[in-house]
Amino acid sequence: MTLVAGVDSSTQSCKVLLVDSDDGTVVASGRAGHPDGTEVDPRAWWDALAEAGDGLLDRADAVAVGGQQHGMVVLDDDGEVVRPALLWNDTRSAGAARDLTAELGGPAAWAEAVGLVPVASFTVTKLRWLAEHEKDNAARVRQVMLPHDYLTWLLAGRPAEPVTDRGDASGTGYWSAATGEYRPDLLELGFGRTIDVPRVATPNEATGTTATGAVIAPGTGDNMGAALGLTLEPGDVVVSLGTSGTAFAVSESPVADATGTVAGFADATGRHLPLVATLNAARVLTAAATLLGTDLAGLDRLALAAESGAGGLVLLPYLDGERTPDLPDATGSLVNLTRAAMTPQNLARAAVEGMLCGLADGVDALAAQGVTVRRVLLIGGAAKSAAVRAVAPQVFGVPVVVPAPGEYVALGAARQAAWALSGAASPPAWPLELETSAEPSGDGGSLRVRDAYAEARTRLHG
Ligand SMILES: Nc1ncnc2c1ncn2[C@@H]1O[C@H](COP(=O)(O)OP(=O)(O)O)[C@@H](O)[C@H]1O
Ligand SMILES: O=C(CO)[C@@H](O)[C@H](O)COP(=O)(O)O
Repeated sequence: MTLVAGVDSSTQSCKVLLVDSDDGTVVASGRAGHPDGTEVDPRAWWDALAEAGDGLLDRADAVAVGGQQHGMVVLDDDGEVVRPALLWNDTRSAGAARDLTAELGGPAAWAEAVGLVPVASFTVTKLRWLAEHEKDNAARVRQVMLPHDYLTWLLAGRPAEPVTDRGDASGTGYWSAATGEYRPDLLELGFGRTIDVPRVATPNEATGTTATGAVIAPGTGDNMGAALGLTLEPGDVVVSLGTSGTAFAVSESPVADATGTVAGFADATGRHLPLVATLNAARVLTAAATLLGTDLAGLDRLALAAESGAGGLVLLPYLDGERTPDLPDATGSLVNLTRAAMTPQNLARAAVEGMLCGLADGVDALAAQGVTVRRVLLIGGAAKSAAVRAVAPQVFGVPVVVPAPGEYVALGAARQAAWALSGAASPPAWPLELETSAEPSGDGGSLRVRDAYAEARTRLHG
């Protein structure tokens, strides 16, 4: 049996899968937590990878790392970390995003140049923030990497030429998925001077070897990793409910959405990955459970005991600010409180419905860019929630499929590792097992919930 390892270094934790490269069967797994917060010392991710991969990585013939997108890892001349990485959900660079958008001539110019319009998540805005606010640190920066690039570089023993891949490069704001090339002019616009960036490897390239001799594949961003792990078909839209909420699909052609709602990312196979991201997903449920003095299972029970529509209550779940819609300084709101509606059951239901309505708006935005939406595949930590599974078909209005429980980002990374090891033209065909499938009820409940959410959002945020 040939074993390959896939890593998901995501916001809250590092997960490692050891997988049979013939059929994708997971033979062993490990997990370790990441520090909380929106700026994190990248060396903590390396420690977490060592802990999660202990006894696994050394058994693999190939390895790849999937990682949270966009995080700014800045290194000095000696390859040492200059300051803690600013993560995708750190909103301090919102002003920089506005400035950069204006400086290039507006949103359409950015969408045309790199397939996305700057918001605080994207790396180029974090570089601008650093250049403006920490001049001493900025002066020491020799190169910038993404979280998965940094871990891949350390696995390879810090080679002179670090690598990244199309998928993660497409979330920087200085690499174009449409042309497949860096835009050094935009990197310089962001940071004020040129710095080194990793080489973009081909999707199935063997880029190096680990200390134990395993082949290292390019790795990718976590959403691209999930797309690879799920073997998507036309009409499939993935909704991932982790720390972030994301909605995405694989497409043959690049997307340039001048509204900035859909980011025109690349995928990990040479195609494209139009994606909408929200800052508030699984943690909305943990926060609601805490507020109600219960745990996630208790929140599920409460939400399932309420009627669809939560008695009119609507939660706009912008607890950590928001990226889609672009409201970095927003806070959450609970609206339409009446004495009759104000029950723990309705509040739990409103949390689930509010989180999902934000993602349903994202699915609509994908459709507006030409993505066919036949079914939604629900993944990420909060896809385990019984209430989420029950409410999702009503909110999305299309069949919702939940794949068998698994770490699909790490599985996609393992699939990429197997692909690089095989040298084949396409990734190995691994079967996808589904756990549940549910149809929308068709009684108009979806429209009522979505309309109430849209009305509250427009009333409060325009
Ligand atoms: N049964 C559940 N119901 C709701 N949320 C859950 C459940 N199990 C896990 N989660 C949440 O999933 C999140 C972790 O999901 P994950 O996809 O691993 O996140 P990330 O990739 O952002 O680190 C945590 O916030 C956790 O509370
Ligand atoms: O910013 C994005 C996508 O553009 C996020 O999806 C990050 O990639 C983090 O993902 P999770 O850790 O929440 O899975």
